[in-house]
Amino acid sequence: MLDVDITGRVGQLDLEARFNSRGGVTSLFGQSGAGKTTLTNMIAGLIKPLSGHITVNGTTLFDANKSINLSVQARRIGHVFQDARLFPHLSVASNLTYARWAGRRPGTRDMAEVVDLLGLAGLLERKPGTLSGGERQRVAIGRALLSDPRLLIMDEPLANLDQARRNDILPYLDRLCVEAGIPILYVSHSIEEVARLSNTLVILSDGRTPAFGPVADMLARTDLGRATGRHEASALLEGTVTRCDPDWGLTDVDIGGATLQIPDMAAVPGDAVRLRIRARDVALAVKPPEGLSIRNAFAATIRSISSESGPYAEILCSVSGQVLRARITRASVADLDLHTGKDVTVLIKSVAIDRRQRAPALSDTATGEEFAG
Ligand SMILES: Nc1ncnc2c1ncn2[C@@H]1O[C@H](COP(=O)(O)OP(=O)(O)OP(=O)(O)O)[C@@H](O)[C@H]1O
Repeated sequence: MLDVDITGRVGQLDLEARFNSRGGVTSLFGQSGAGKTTLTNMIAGLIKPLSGHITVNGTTLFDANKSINLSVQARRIGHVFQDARLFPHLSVASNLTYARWAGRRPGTRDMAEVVDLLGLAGLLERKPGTLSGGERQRVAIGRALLSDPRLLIMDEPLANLDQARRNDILPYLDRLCVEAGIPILYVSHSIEEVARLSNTLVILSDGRTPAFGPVADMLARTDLGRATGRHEASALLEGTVTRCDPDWGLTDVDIGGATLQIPDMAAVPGDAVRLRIRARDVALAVKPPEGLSIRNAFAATIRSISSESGPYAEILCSVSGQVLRARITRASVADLDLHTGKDVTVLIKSVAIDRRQRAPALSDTATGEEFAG
């Protein structure tokens, strides 16, 4: 449980942040300069807020009214930065155990468990200079976990990595987010990472938190387009793998009544998966089409149509109890006489599905309460 309600000022930035989540992974998402690092520095105890409180799992780290302001050490927050900040002269093994030498409390977490979780077994004797950027970040995350943190803050841990290295490390983050057993505050300006990893999404914009809530609900909100980025507008579908067909290289995912077919998905039957589907990759038809190459076509009902003045309209559809988002031209909305409540067929190009997604263990972690910004 993470409960933050603070104000503060750094340079020209007035910060006013209010959000809470029930644990799991809470992502702090915002453009460059929005105040993400300033906010995490306040939570970590590096900058003192002017007012308010910060509570993690029932422990008050800061409360202006009660004059509580725990030191950085007493807060027990593991911090992973963009650059791994490892000790270059120490081996990976020594970097991992550094927190213990430095007189921090002995971790309750077993070293072997962390080595396994982050795939570090083959790296233990090497020095940081011989590791790839992704490997260094995995060691930094391991070191933070072994310091027995109450909260793990990850401040854009993939920002300095190229796409290939990001793809290497993301499966480890998937596992970490599901298995770490401690709350994680994940800072990012990549909606792809946020959609993949988080339970709760907090939007930070100009030092304010205009909205927060379960990640699927937040991505479905068309009023947050400016903050979350229209081009990347998407929706999340949660499902379970039911079948893998090696002959055609297709995986069936049941999303609660309907089945999506996804190519080359690294999953086995029974796996819980999270699929991010971009609004621009979804088309609508007013009757079931025939003779199409698109394999994923489902019955859906229109829930809402945004009224924008540009050429495009954002449409939310209910599919098997979940929400899908489509971005089509306003001209098509008029031509097809689309309106709220109308039954349609949604068409999703199979190849458009982001196939490495895995669902974190918690699916509903925020209280859902929001503040107008
Ligand atoms: N110590 C400081 N003195 C003056 N201004 C500061 C200070 N720290 C941050 N700022 C300003 O506050 C704003 C928010 O900075 P911050 O680093 O928190 O943003 P961010 O969202 O983390 O950005 P990025 O994604 O680029 O790292 C910026 O305009 C920055 O210049």
